[in-house]
Amino acid sequence: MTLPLPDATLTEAPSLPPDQPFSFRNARDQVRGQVCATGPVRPLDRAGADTLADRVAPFFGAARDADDDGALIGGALPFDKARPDCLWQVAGGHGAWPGANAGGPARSVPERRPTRPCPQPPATGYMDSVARALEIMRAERGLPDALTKVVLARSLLVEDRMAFALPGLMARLAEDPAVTVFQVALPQDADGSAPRQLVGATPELLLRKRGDSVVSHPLAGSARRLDDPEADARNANALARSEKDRREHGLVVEYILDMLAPVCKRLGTPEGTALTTTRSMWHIGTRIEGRLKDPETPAILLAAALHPTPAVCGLPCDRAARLIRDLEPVARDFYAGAVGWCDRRGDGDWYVAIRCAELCGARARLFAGAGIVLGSDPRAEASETGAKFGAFLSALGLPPDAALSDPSLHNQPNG
Ligand SMILES: C=C(O[C@@H]1C=C(C(=O)O)C=C[C@H]1O)C(=O)O
Repeated sequence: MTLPLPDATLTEAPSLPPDQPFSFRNARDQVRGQVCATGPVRPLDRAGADTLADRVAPFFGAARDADDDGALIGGALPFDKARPDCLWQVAGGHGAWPGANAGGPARSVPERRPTRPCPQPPATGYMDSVARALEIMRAERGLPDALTKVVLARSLLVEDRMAFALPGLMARLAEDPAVTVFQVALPQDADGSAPRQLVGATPELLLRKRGDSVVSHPLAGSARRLDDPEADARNANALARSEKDRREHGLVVEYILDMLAPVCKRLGTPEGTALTTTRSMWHIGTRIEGRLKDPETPAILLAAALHPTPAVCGLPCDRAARLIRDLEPVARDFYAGAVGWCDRRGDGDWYVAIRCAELCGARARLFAGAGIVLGSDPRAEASETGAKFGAFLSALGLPPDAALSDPSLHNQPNG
């Protein structure tokens, strides 16, 4: 059973707005690839996605009066859309990049190394959950409303002696040009503990909107990158040919196309499906492009409608979400939610909040998940999640394979 999250009213921040409510950096986007909130900052009332349109309406209403003044709304939507989001209204997006003042040429090597990460659940517990999900899928095969995919995650707790330094961490995450590095200030716990931040380096675009153009680039189906170029290429080829991974990917693309179809006058996948890569992972990806019927629809509402896609939840969505709640021992909170920003015209970028951690002082809780479909192997899925921790672990100064050294991942394949 998932540990319940504290009541939202108890965690509501009584404190001042943070200096740096959110920032995003994507090295490949030359136009709006760096958006760093700049003040004054106002928190939006926190509530679930069902009231989001009403809560953001005054922000967009002011657009007509202010004639596009550069103000932004940005932050994080939680994995569970019924739970309160964390959004900030700010004056603009041209603030300072938090990673810029990390200093020093050797950014890849942090000054100190934290302790070994503690897996929650351990790899064996994760494999048991995958096996349980597969049992359900096998029992329901062919039935209406059968569970066809569920994305199961596990977490690593990393503790240090002193609070993690955000600038160095973000600078190291940004060394991979294939990802979007982000930081969102989360509401502070009522007990006055250190401020919480969601920090990560996501490879996955949930939704980009510019005028009437929308783009989504779902990823699903993954393999670990390897140092040896031949072995790395073999891994990539095996992924590209894997029927299980292509099926797992197809479910996500179909879902997003179905969700966008009613709001688009044109929609398609002009580039088809292809392998994409970060420094640590191969993924199967499909770029989806559309033209909106109503170009005024704000990116934040489109992103909230799309989320959670089967890249992070499963199918059918509500059944998968329930199973995630039952099988994952640590509540996701903002992991596998959506992070992004939106301007007064409704343009904006929203990303899937993966390859990330919640930082609170000297504690970092990392999350990684993998899509489970019929044909998945519990040990392989545990290894895949282990590999997905790699980029964040090295940015913390830990070996990237620290979550792969669990002995249970190296036994004979289990059935
Ligand atoms: C859930 C995560 O990643 C998602 C799951 C993937 C998969 O199952 O292959 C691939 C990319 C992401 O959509 C994660 O990194 O935590």
